[in-house]
Amino acid sequence: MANKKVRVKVPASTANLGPGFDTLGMALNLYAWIEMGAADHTHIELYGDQMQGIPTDKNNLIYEVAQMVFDKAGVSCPELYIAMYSDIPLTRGLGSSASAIVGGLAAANALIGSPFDNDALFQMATSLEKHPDNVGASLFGGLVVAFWDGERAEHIRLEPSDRLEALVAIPDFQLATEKARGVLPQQLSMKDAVFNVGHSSVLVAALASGRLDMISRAMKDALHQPYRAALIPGMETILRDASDHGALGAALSGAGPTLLALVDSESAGKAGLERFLLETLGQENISAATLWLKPDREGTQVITGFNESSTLFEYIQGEVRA
Ligand SMILES: Nc1ncnc2c1ncn2[C@@H]1O[C@H](COP(=O)(O)OP(=O)(O)O)[C@@H](O)[C@H]1O
Ligand SMILES: N[C@@H](CCOP(=O)(O)O)C(=O)O
Repeated sequence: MANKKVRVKVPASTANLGPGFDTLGMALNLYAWIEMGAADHTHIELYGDQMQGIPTDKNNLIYEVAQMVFDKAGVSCPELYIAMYSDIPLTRGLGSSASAIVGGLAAANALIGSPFDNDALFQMATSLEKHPDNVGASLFGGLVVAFWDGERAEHIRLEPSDRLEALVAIPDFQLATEKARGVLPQQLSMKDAVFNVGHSSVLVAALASGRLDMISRAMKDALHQPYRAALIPGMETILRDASDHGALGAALSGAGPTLLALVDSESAGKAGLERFLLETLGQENISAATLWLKPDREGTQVITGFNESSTLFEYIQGEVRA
């Protein structure tokens, strides 16, 4: 083992941004931290309100992805100490599974002296998650435009505008990505395909060039949101009217149920937008928590120079206070 104990910090992500289904993702400043070390017997500690139901044995996703890295590197490390603290809500469309996968891969790689570069980690993460949007954003930070052909994933990272902010409304129910993918059709009309290619292309160009004025018209989708709407009451109204309440545009975050509104930080009327989201969901008897977030620009960070005698929890408290 090249290192005794490693720590990584991984951002949450919002995928699709409307029309960019499975291809567009943005990292958000909401984080999970993972600590990993070799041990005599496997021992997994989970901290934070978001960790209920996550296995603490060798069935844990982070343990499994770490073993994948060791196998690929030809290293044996069957027993691991893993600690994780996360502020990323589970199964809500903010990329918790992608963060766990990317964080587990990055921590395991750092533990054995980083034989793999970020592109190799991206390939592994995409083949596990089966779409590159969340894992790309969590790994590289910023905005990531990507595709996966089943063998290789390619990506381009874009720097988000300084003025871009995100308001998320996180409903109080879970929606597994698998279930929200299960309602999608097997085939699309040529008209809808052309609609999405056009909107996604203009959205990426608008985000890349800082044309925030174009976002509301470009952030429209005919590929997944219409089919998922029945799973998230209130979503159609929010997507249709958020721009009238001060948003640049709105979308289902990932596979949902979280709703995302992009906002120009220089615009007024933020409280009105928040009220609109909560009231619209409230009319459907859905309570939700709102968070104002910024794009994360760093992606996954391997933390160096930390005091090994401090616990992960103590370290995070220090970081949040700093
Ligand atoms: N820290 C973690 N450790 C282990 N498994 C995790 C962790 N975070 C997420 N997962 C797994 O990912 C699932 C959620 O993934 P998914 O349905 O894609 O929703 P999300 O939008 O949050 O990524 C959880 O039910 C759990 O199985
Ligand atoms: N492109 C995927 C994104 C799923 O994101 P998640 O955060 O809900 O896991 C999809 O739309 O299915």
